[in-house]
Amino acid sequence: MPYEEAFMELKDVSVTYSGPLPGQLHHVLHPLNLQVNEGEFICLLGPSGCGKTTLLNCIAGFQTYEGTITLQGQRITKPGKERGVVFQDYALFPWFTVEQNVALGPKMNGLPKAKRSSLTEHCLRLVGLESFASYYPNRLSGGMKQRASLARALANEPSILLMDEPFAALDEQTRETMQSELLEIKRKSGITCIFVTHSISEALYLADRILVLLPRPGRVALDLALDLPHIRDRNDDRLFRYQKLIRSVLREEPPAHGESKPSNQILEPILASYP
Ligand SMILES: Nc1ncnc2c1ncn2[C@@H]1O[C@H](COP(=O)(O)OP(=O)(O)OP(=O)(O)O)[C@@H](O)[C@H]1O
Repeated sequence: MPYEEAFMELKDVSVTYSGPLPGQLHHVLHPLNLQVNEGEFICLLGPSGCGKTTLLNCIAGFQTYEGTITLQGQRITKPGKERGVVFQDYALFPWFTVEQNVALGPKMNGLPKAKRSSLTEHCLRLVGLESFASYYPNRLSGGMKQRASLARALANEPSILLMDEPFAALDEQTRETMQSELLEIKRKSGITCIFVTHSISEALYLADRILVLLPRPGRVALDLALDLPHIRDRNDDRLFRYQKLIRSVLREEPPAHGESKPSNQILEPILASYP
């Protein structure tokens, strides 16, 4: 379908809840404007309560919001199969096997059986679970459950993957393995990803672009395009410099060089000022 706008565009998106007192409003998301390019890997990073999940849920269609969000020119008002969602707690159906969990979306979308089977097989192979297709979720490790959950999201052939702290419950080593595998899946499929995390190092390993959110009200304090190769060395010095910059934004310190707000244009001199 041809479309002229950005791949995804958020215009004046805000979320407000009523506070405990009459007339009191709680601005969870301050009006936010954002363009997402096709194939981009964006991490939403920030402290607890800054609105990361709320923003992701708006894009997923789970949350009502003010403003407009469009994906490939289509306005988002409810969940849709073109947006695959991966949750921290896997959300697998325990009474279905891995294969049945993955095949569920294609089945509900009315795909014929043969196409469904080949798609399910392809997605299981992509996440390395082809030998575990007949297992029930209770026989899988946390990492395997998250792989199954990822395969289930991919089986709907989405144009964007929305992930809410998918690896937060995993041990450090499994988490690093999953991060590398996710990048490999991303490389093979070219899919656009929006990934919520609390972890600066996770964001720096995965993202092409990091949006640092701050709370009260939830807002984007830094929109940082990373000038790093796709395959990253976790010990690369440049990661540490980005890390220092992000930490200073999270501490709400005034940025170096007297700039009121860091932007991509002025990041190079700012980064250079971090030893
Ligand atoms: N249904 C609701 N009613 C009122 N306030 C809500 C509701 N849902 C979320 N909030 C508030 O919105 C704010 C943002 O919550 P959100 O879960 O999006 O933050 P988060 O950055 O994802 O946090 P975490 O990292 O802890 O998951 C919080 O202050 C939360 O209390």
